[in-house]
Amino acid sequence: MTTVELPGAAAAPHPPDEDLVLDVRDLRMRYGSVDVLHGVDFTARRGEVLALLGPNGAGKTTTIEVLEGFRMRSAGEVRVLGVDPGRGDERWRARMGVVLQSWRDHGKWRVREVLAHLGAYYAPYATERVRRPWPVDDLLDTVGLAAHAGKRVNQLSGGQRRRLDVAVGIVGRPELLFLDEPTVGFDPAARREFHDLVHRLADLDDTTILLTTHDLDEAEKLADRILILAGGRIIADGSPDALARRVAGDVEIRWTRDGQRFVHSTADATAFLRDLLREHGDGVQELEVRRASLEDAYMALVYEQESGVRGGTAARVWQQGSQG
Ligand SMILES: Nc1ncnc2c1ncn2[C@@H]1O[C@H](COP(=O)(O)OP(=O)(O)OP(=O)(O)O)[C@@H](O)[C@H]1O
Repeated sequence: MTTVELPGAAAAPHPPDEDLVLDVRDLRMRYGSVDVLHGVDFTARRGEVLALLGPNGAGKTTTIEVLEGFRMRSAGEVRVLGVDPGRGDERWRARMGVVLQSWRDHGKWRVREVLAHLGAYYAPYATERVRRPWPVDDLLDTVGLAAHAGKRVNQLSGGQRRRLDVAVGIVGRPELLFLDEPTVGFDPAARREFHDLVHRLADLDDTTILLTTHDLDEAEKLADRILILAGGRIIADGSPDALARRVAGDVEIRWTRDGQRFVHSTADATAFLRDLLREHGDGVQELEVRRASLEDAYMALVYEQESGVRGGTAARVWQQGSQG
């Protein structure tokens, strides 16, 4: 059967895209007479982890506050879980979780009480697909606070306090989670546990996560996509790998053979290594493969934006950096 388009027939409206969790177009923000955001564009889909990076004062917190509905934008189209955040109701808000840089309430409450109390708020918003809230004992285990459940909040260490912040952010089993510098004050073990938790939320619960961090190593470990905000716009949007490739396409390979050192640059490391190992096998020692890191890419792209110099400067900055 062939489909015939009738002249004048109205096109069927597109069904809302359930997987499009964040849709930000030409977002602008002005404080007094100062423009902070000049037209920010990006999207995020269900289950994606995005890291929003940028220099101090670039507007990361402002962007997140607009998306959370805590701050009204000056202009632009924004949809968060299909809703304009300026008009979001309680049901919409219950589908989001927020971990702010810091909050100081509830100092005299006990950890378990805080989570039970805040969790109860989400119970009316449970759906068939999402059971709300997260049972307190499970949640305490998940964030590593089971041993501190009976402590008052003001008796927690800085890192334990941050774990509680994270627990408060996810107690409602959010579909979308905002994390503003989530791991400040974490020790290395707590940081790793937190990274596991983020992966678990994204992979098993399909939670979409937007986080800000100044820790590029963390961004690289956690994010499917990196957004770099500088000069009031998103100047880069892609996987950590893709961004690194953007500033330096070639990979540097080093090895030794019979005590002699070799260095080779290539765009196709896999093919080169296959040939090298086929030819010299066990003779190849001390093999190292180095690509520009996310940090190299970040420094180069932000430098390019701030200096206004374009066209390959980013790659040169990386090459200079990598010679050290
Ligand atoms: N309420 C406000 N009134 C006026 N200016 C503001 C206000 N909030 C933020 N700003 C300014 O807007 C700019 C962006 O601030 P924002 O906090 O969004 O940046 P950020 O990228 O989160 O920075 P950081 O990495 O330092 O946390 C800064 O220049 C800041 O001084």
